[in-house]
Parts: sequence; C-alpha cells; structure tokens
Amino acid sequence: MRLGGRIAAAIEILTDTATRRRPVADALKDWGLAHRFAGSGDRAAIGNIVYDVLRRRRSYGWRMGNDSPRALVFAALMDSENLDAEAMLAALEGDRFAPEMPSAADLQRFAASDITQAPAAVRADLPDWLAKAFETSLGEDWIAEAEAMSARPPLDMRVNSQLSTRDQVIEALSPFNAVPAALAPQGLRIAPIVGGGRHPNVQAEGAFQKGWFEIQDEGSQIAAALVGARPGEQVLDFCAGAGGKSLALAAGMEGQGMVHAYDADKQRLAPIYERVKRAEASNITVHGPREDLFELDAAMDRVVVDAPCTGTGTWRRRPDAKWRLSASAVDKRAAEQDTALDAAARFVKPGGTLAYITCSLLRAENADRIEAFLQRHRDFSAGDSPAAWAEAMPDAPKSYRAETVGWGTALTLTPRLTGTDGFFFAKLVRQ
Ligand SMILES: C[S@@+](CC[C@H](N)C(=O)[O-])C[C@H]1O[C@@H](n2cnc3c(N)ncnc32)[C@H](O)[C@@H]1O
Repeated sequence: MRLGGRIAAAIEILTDTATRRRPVADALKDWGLAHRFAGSGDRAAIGNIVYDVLRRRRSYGWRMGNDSPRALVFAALMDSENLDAEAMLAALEGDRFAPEMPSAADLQRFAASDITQAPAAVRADLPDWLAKAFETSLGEDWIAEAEAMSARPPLDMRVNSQLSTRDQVIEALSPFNAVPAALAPQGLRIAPIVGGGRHPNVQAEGAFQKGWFEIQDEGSQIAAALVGARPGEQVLDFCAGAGGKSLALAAGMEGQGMVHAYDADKQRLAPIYERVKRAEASNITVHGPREDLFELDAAMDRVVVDAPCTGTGTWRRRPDAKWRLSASAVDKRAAEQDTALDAAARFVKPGGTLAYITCSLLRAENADRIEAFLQRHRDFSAGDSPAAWAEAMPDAPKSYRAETVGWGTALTLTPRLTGTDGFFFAKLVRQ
C-alpha cells in the first residue's frame, strides 16, 4: 500500500472507533480481516497512525483547528514524520488512493501552532474532567506528566534469572537491539517505534520459547521488586491475573519458598499455567477462584494486591482508554480495590507486609484507597516504600514521586520520571 491508502485506512478505523465507541484494537483487527491484501507492514504503519492520533487527539485537533478523523490523521503524520505542509503534499503527489487533504490553511496552521498557548487540558491531551483529576493526583507537574503519557512506548522484557542472563538474552535477540533497562535489574528494553515501523515479535524467538524472558513493562518489574520477597518466604499474589508479578516474584526468590498465585477470575488466570511451565518456575502454586485459601490465613510473609484499576498508567499502550474512561468507572474500580484489599489482609502474618500496586495514576485509586484501608484496619500501618526501593535497587536513581500516606510513604512511577508505565506502590505492615 502507498501512503494514501494507509491514510484512508486510518481515517476509516478512527471513524469506526468513534461512532461505535469500541476499543481500537478490535477496530484494527476487523479492518485487517476485511482487507486481507494489506501486508503486516501496512497494518503496523496504519496502527501507528491510529495510535498516534489517539495519544494526542485533543492537542492535534486544537493545532489543526479541526478535530475530524481526517484532520487528526494528517496532523499525526506531519508530527511523527516531522513533515511540513509542502512535504506532506509532495509525499502524496500522484497517489490515487490518497483522501482529500485538509485545506492548506489548516496544514499551515498546524505547522505554525504554538501548543504552549493552548488550555492546560489540551496541552495535557486529556478530557477536562481527567485533567482535574490529574492535577489533584500529580501536583504541579501534572501537564508534563500527562504529555509524557502521550509518547510511544518501548517494548520491555524481564529476563528470567532462573534460566538465563541479560547478556544471553541480548545475544539471542541481537537483531533487535535490546539494551539493559535503566532501573529494573533484570529488565531489557527495545526502543519505541520510529515512523511506520513495528516492534519485533520477540515471542516467536527460541529464547522466549525456552522461558528465558517474559514481556513485562519495566514499571511492573520494579513494582514486583519493591515487594521485597526473599528466597524461602511464603508470598500470596492475591490478584495474580496472567501471572506477570507472580513470575517476577518467583524468580526474585531464586526458586525457593512459595508464591501462591490466586485470582477471583478463572479466565484472567488461564494464561498463568503455560507461563509457569515455560519459565520452569517450581515455586509457584496456582490457586483457582474456587479454592479455599484458609491454610494461608495469617501465614504469609508477604501479600501482594496488584489491584484491578482503570489503567491510566498504561495510556501510552492503550491510548483509546483515556477518551472512554468515566468518573463512574473510577468509582467502580475504587470499590473493587477496597474489596480486594480487605479480602487479602487476613493472609498477612503478624509482622508481614501487604503490598498494594496499581497501574493507575489517579489518587482516588491509590493514596485514597490506602488511607481508607488504614481507617478500616487498625492493625496495619503504612510502610516506607523509598526504603524498599533503596533495598531492591541500591544503584538506581531515586526518580520516583514520593507521597505521604498515613505515617508512611508511597511511590509513583511515571513515563516522565522513571521512563516506565505509570504505577503506584504502597507497603502496609501488619502489627
Ligand atoms: C491488574 S490485574 C492483575 C495483573 C497481574 N498481577 C499481572 O501482573 O499480570 C488485576 C486482577 O485482579 C483480579 N481481581 C479483582 N478483584 C479481585 C478480588 N476481589 N480477589 C481476587 N482477585 C481479584 C482480576 O481478576 C484481575 O485479574
């Protein structure tokens, strides 16, 4: 496909997403099925344009003076390829599949626009109500934090230290230029996509099949490391889902002790079995939702609640979610978070710790939940998460955001500060 055809496809997919209010991944998949002539390179390039638009929909609309899918697609292309109006016109010269261009005035306006003059929520590329929530949650740097969440994400991997080393995996993935992650001790990173390219399918590599690494955002790896689980301990991963944290915890414990991986949802848990097998993680026991966990009561050194959340910290990867999120969805997640925390608390042994993790940056899902938990559970107190960071990653710069909760301190990771997805981490200690 030439550029014009890709532009037309991106406009069609964005229109479909907007009119039917459905996830962009579904719209992209359906488009691919209906246009089988399009190769994987075309689909990747179209996907990049669509995702770029969704990351910066509001600022592009403001800069273009027009927020139609057509205007936004041209804005995204000019921005990501660094094209001015003339270069854009030249790139489409004689391309019979190219849709009608925005007016020359719109293109000039875009190229000359000064985003610093735009209202704060436009600069932050957020709906108005979320801009307010971001300000409350992240303080004076909230616009810069939100801007960083509109960038393309890297591809992060965690090396399974039980089966391999970072050097071995770098060697095995040598065509893809993976480099050690800046913070996470077992992390590897492949840089964000440039232009119309795509990330390699690393899961098709022999090293992946052999269990040498998992795909896992560096922020998620750090959150697991902050739990501080030691070899020989008993750990309950209460919201284990597909097992990302369980696997990281089990490897960090050097195969000794036990990670009990539990989830209330059988479907969510389903992929964990295959992943545990591939990683040869002998110190993970999976507990399905029907299992009674009474034997673990007050017996766990550490309990992890990687809670269900709105995922605002992952908008670089799922940018459509920020335009679909509603205030009522935040309230619903907050209630689920309280339920999960309350249900998990009883498994912590006296002197043991409860780690609360979300991949959201909203205070309502983070510090507010911890404060409310401490009111309900007088036998717990908030711990010192910066100390957990210093212990888990002594050489790493302290680039997180620290915040007082109860008498303790919680941490927030963000794309701007730690170069990771957004994560919140708080530690609670049972008296
Ligand atoms: C953020 S996901 C977990 C991701 C996973 N820990 C990982 O690292 O791959 C949250 C999980 O919490 C589970 N969950 C929600 N409420 C729960 C509850 N009350 N008890 C146990 N699990 C719950 C959901 O089914 C979902 O799988």
